[in-house]
Amino acid sequence: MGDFVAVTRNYYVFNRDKWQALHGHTKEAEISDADLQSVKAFHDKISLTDVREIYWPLRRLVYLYFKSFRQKRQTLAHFLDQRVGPSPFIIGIAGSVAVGKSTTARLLNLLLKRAYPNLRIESITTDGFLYPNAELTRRGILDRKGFPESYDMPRLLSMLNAVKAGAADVPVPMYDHQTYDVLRDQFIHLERPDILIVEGINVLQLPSNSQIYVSDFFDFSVYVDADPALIEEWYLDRFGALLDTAFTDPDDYYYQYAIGNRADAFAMARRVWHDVNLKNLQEYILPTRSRADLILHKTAHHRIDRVYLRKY
Ligand SMILES: Nc1ncnc2c1ncn2[C@@H]1O[C@H](COP(=O)(O)OP(=O)(O)O)[C@@H](O)[C@H]1O
Ligand SMILES: CC(C)(COP(=O)(O)O)[C@@H](O)C(=O)NCCC(=O)O
Repeated sequence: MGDFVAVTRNYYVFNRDKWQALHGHTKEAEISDADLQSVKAFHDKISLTDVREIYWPLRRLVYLYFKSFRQKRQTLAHFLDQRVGPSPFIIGIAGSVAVGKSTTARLLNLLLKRAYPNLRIESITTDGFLYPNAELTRRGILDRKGFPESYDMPRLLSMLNAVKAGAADVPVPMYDHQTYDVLRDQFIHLERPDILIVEGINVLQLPSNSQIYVSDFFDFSVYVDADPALIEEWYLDRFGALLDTAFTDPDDYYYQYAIGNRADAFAMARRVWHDVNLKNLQEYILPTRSRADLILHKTAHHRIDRVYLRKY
């Protein structure tokens, strides 16, 4: 916690009460009970209180920043005295494996879509840019999955470049947790989004051999933060859920664990957490926290208890 206190000098710090007061004045008109029900159905464990108290102000902040981003593009066009092409507002979401990045990304995506149906809002994850398991094995780094060297960073950067430049159809590779590998033939096709959410453990990292960083493409970034002991619990919960869905499918990566001894499977997952994901968090992910525009700090049961907003 020590270094975090120092970092807060660059951030406004909010408890829930202070943060939720920043929702603006239009929330009743924008979100109905039916919308909230659909958020709940979409992920049955998300607390609706969090949606109201944390995500409404967040959505408003993102929208205000998005508007000023658009204004800046117009200013550029005015200065150049010529049209400038469309370019998306890109939001990065960083944090540990299993801290809840995808859930945060999906919720923000849904709330933005509900509030601004005329905007094209899309989401991707960087795990599609992991090298396939065969390649990780060839390089002898299968047990380093998630570490900086396990990602094809040049490919990720060139994809972001194309999207930011307004390219018409940008294919983005996908990762599948159930097979534990990159999908060979499936891609998300980005069609000139107005807002793009990019989620991944590595989005705020600065690889030493690169002149350009992933974060150079971001107009706003979020770090999802929590005590590593809690994240381990969430990792193990998710592992349990993956086991529960693996029983019927021998192609599932978790099948062998699902049909074997459950206690042994959990002992293996605990080892992977400790030797791989916790190590990655401490060495490569946590050091990027102080680069985020916004930090969502979670406590038990995924409850967000504090929000940090960058001052400058
Ligand atoms: N706000 C939330 N409320 C309840 N459960 C959550 C929430 N966010 C994440 N989870 C659960 O925590 C686990 C990890 O979340 P996930 O979004 O998959 O993490 P990440 O994308 O960071 O790896 C999952 O089992 C997910 O269901
Ligand atoms: C693919 C990942 C690097 C990405 O993590 P995510 O943020 O999607 O949970 C991670 O889920 C992973 O597989 N880590 C390697 C060690 C493990 O099996 O958990």
